[in-house]
Amino acid sequence: MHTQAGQGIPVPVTITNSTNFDPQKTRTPQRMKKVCCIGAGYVGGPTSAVMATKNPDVSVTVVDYNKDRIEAWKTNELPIYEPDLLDVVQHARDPVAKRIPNLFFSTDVEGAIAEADIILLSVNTPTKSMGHGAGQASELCHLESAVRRIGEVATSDKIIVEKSTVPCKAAETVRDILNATAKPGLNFEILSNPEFLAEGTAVRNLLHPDRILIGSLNTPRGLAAARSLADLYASWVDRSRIITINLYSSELAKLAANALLAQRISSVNALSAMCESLGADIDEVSHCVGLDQRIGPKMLKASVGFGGSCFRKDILSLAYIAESLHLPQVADYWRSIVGINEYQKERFTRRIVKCLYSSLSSKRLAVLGFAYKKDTGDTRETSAITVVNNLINEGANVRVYDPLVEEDRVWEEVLASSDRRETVKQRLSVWPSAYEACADADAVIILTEWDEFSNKISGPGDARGRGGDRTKRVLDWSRVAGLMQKPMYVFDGRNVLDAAPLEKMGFRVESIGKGVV
Ligand SMILES: NC(=O)c1ccc[n+]([C@@H]2O[C@H](COP(=O)([O-])OP(=O)(O)OC[C@H]3O[C@@H](n4cnc5c(N)ncnc54)[C@H](O)[C@@H]3O)[C@@H](O)[C@H]2O)c1
Ligand SMILES: O=c1ccn([C@@H]2O[C@H](COP(=O)(O)OP(=O)(O)O[C@H]3O[C@H](CO)[C@@H](O)[C@H](O)[C@H]3O)[C@@H](O)[C@H]2O)c(=O)[nH]1
Repeated sequence: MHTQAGQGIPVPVTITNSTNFDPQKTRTPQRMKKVCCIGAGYVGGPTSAVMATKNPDVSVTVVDYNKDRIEAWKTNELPIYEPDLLDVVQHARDPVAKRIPNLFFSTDVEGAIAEADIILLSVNTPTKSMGHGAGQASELCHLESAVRRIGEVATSDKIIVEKSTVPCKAAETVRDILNATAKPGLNFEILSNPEFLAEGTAVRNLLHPDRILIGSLNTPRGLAAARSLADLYASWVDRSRIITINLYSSELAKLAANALLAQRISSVNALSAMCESLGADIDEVSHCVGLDQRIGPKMLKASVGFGGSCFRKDILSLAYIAESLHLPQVADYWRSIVGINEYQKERFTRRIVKCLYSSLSSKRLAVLGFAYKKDTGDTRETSAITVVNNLINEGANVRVYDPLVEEDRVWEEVLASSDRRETVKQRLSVWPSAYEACADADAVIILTEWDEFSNKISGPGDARGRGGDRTKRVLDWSRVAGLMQKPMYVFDGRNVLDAAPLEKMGFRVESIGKGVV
């Protein structure tokens, strides 16, 4: 088996003779250059849209075997919510004036592969759920299937780009599959070009990236392929931000970046537990620490725990790689970041139980926010799944509201991670507004930092929460006060509230990392 670092013997690099590949050539003048992106998800869709918008002379086709997803990308009801994404998609997909369309969505995976000069692999790489490495290693079956398809279909040279987050040395797996499946005489150059966008800010991150990493083999063909991809990015990214490096450094740098970002959050969350016992304020501590230019202010916000499809899986993947390299102490170090994250969710639940007189039996709890962060409808690995299940297991009736997450999604997530499905069905409900969720509630629990819930932000939307952009509403906390049972507890899992004005209204506000002495 030839998958993860340290697990197999590296396969020798085979570069077959090419008849029509010219390493000096960075553009194809005769015809429009063609890019195919396999995977129309959170990475593939936005990345392709920005690439197409910024390269009107390049044709970009996004393919996926998920027909519903592809059909949605062709409409104005995109399958994912990202601020400003529709504008970018429309710019290249349905252009006006002299521009011709150069962004396409299709289920014809084979056709797009056959035509493409450059293929972006943007398929999902979740944590393995079964077999060797289950619960830790990355599942590469989607990547493998996409690469096999390339090998079977290709009749011309291709540059294959790993945009998916992959374990180190995955490029060797890709090369091995291509060597085994492709027609002789074709040349495939494999590049690592990890994506660093964060959901909710994807368009901004793609338009103004901190850096673009392009990892390649240090061979003439490898470097030429890297130049070819760099030219696409150079249409909108300053060349000084496009870093060409060793293939495996690039793969590892992606996992390392996520591990370091998550490590900051776990460090702050660990400190938040200390603050609660010491009477210190974690927001003040984070602010002071972040003023040190060597540390900086970002990713230091205490919370009920990080979620999202990436941090947990990428840290576990990194730890698994360390383990397979016989570095158990290193693996334990990385895993402890995930350990603190789990602890934070449990700790938050325990605090709720303690404040509500040590029993949640038949209490009504309004949960505001289910997405793993604001400005996305994504619920993958959201802390809300654990907290909601914990509250239900304590006997509470949980009433969820989120401005973007669909009701079905909440049900699927909570049921999928519960071993008491019948109890969930009796005790969970999902509501179309915060006010309905808060009716007769014994406590309000904020699990996502939506601006709507904050009393620090006066948003541009309708203050009563009617109509308009659902992400622009502002909650009227005095109205919430009129709806709730007494005493009125608010558990702020995101520290989005200014407690003083709410306490004047009679709320008891419990924030993460703030003085419980
Ligand atoms: N979501 C993020 O914010 C983010 C950011 C940076 C990197 N990443 C990484 O990018 C990769 C993709 O993440 P995502 O969130 O876009 O995933 P996603 O699940 O939203 O999208 C992946 C898509 O790939 C499709 N797919 C899988 N196998 C396929 C195949 N063989 N042929 C055609 N289509 C196929 C799936 O149907 C799905 O629509 C992952 O490796 C992830 O770790 C994600
Ligand atoms: O100070 C902070 C910052 C974030 N979070 C939480 O951490 C999680 C992840 O947030 P964020 O990193 O903003 O979003 P992601 O979309 O998961 O993006 C991360 O994961 C992506 C996938 O690999 C990478 O591309 C990005 O660079 C990386 O930031 C969310 O639950 C946040 O609420 C905190 O609790 N405190």
